[in-house]
Amino acid sequence: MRKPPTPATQVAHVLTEALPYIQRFHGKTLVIKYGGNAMVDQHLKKSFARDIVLMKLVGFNPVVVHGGGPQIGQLLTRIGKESEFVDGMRVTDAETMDVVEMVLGGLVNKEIVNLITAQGGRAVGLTGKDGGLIRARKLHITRRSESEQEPEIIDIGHVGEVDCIDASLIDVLAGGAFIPIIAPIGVGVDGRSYNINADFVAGKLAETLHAEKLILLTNTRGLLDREERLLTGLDLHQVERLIADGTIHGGMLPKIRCALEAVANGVHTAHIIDGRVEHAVLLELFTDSGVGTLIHGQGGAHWPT
Ligand SMILES: Nc1ncnc2c1ncn2[C@@H]1O[C@H](COP(=O)(O)OP(=O)(O)O)[C@@H](O)[C@H]1O
Ligand SMILES: CC(=O)N[C@@H](CCC(=O)OP(=O)(O)O)C(=O)O
Repeated sequence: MRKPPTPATQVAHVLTEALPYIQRFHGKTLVIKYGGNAMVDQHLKKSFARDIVLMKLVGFNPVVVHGGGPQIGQLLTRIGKESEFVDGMRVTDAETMDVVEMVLGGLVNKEIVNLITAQGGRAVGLTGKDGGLIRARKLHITRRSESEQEPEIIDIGHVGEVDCIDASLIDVLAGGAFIPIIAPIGVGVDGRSYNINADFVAGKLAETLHAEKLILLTNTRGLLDREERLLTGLDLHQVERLIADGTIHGGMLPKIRCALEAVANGVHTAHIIDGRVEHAVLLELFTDSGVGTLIHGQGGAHWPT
């Protein structure tokens, strides 16, 4: 007769249940965007760091891109400056750009490196300036009102979009035992620093690295409708309607946009998940249903320009 399972046998069951997922993602690149709003408390930060270290140890190739919007906002408040956003992008004058570099390239980046190192991982912190990783160009936001013929161009300062990515440094690091931790700051051909929304950097990096998954960790359960129900598996046209009627707004705009672009350009799936849930990344990777909002390839659909 079979003996009842001991706690040790139960642990062994959990481990073997993870086996198919470990096989599926072994050697695959997974780009994880760690949003500033998901960096809630020390306990959750530690659980995130443990997930990343575990992924690396079982043979996945995690690459972390982090945000830090709320942390930038806090420092700006301390120096008496208000944060202003247009379409989810921070209006960035020269002084704000200095703060962005200090907070993202310094405080937040090194905190994540430290957290992962404390869990036994070998994290290396970079900004897009290191190794010529992210070439940026100035982002122009256009608005077309019904009465005007020509679209209005809104200047939001030192805000960039990704022009191109040279991932050779990432390949060198990830090919070794290192975990790259990337702050979303790019450099223009003019040598100037550009503040880039971290979702866009994560999306473009996932495309360049031919990542299996792009996982965006944020502070909601995923993409929600007006009744706060979780939406998943939407196509481009459904998303466009949700933007037009204002259901998708603010910080969710760059997230959904980069997820759609990434899957249209070869990333297998993109996921918007709740970083406030302990071990959210592992739950996404090691369960069939996953968590949060899934966005998958739609036969080459492109975001309208
Ligand atoms: N339809 C939507 N579903 C979920 N969140 C939304 C939606 N529209 C706007 N949001 C906002 O987007 C925010 C997430 O974006 P953001 O604040 O930039 O987070 P992060 O720091 O993780 O990038 C949510 O907290 C929510 O306020
Ligand atoms: C242009 C722009 O908006 N840049 C962002 C960069 C940080 C970021 O994206 O942080 P989250 O992922 O935490 O929102 C900002 O200045 O807030």
